[in-house]
Amino acid sequence: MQLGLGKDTGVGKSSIVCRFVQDHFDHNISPTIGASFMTKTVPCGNELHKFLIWDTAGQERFHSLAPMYYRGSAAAVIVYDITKQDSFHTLKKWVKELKEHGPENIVMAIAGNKCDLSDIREVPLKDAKEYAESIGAVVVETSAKNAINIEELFQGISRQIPPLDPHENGNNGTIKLKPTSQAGRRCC
Ligand SMILES: Nc1nc2c(ncn2[C@@H]2O[C@H](COP(=O)(O)OP(=O)(O)OP(=O)(O)O)[C@@H](O)[C@H]2O)c(=O)[nH]1
Repeated sequence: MQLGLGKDTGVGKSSIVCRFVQDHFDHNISPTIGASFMTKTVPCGNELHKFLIWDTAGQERFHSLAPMYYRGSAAAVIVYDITKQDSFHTLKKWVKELKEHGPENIVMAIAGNKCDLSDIREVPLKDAKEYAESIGAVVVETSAKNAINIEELFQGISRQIPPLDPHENGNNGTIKLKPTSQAGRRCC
């Protein structure tokens, strides 16, 4: 399934992808320019799910590029930093944009990242849960640094996306691979 990761600078989007795909954390990671793309295939029950992930740049100057990535996506992970209230406000703006301009049935997942820094938290988990519930989104607090809830975030998304009709010739780039190597098309 194709995913878009958005959307405030420095909240840890690239670090979440890096932890998920490579199980690695880089303290000196550079800000994303434009967007970067990574894939990961994970077992899910008796199937393999392939994630096609666009990690979009959070800097305001790249804002106008975002629709190119979320338009074809089955799901969007919108990330905020639990230590920065402003990032939670920005997240709400992105949810609004996705609702107005994103694919009709896009699955939205909210990640409150940097939960290893909960002693300087500005955003209570309760607020994030209430907001997520109000928009029908999955929410989880993550730490890319300490590898907390990263797998759970992507598994949660995977569970929300309905299987594609194997006869459907979708164009969203997502493939659900069977272990038998029969490929069925799926989402995105
Ligand atoms: N403590 C802590 N720091 C983190 C965590 N995730 C990312 N960081 C740090 O936060 C900074 C920004 O991380 P990035 O992954 O580049 O953030 P981004 O949202 O992709 O930023 P842009 O590319 O500018 O949009 C880096 O210094 C990371 O090392 C985390 O879970 N905990």
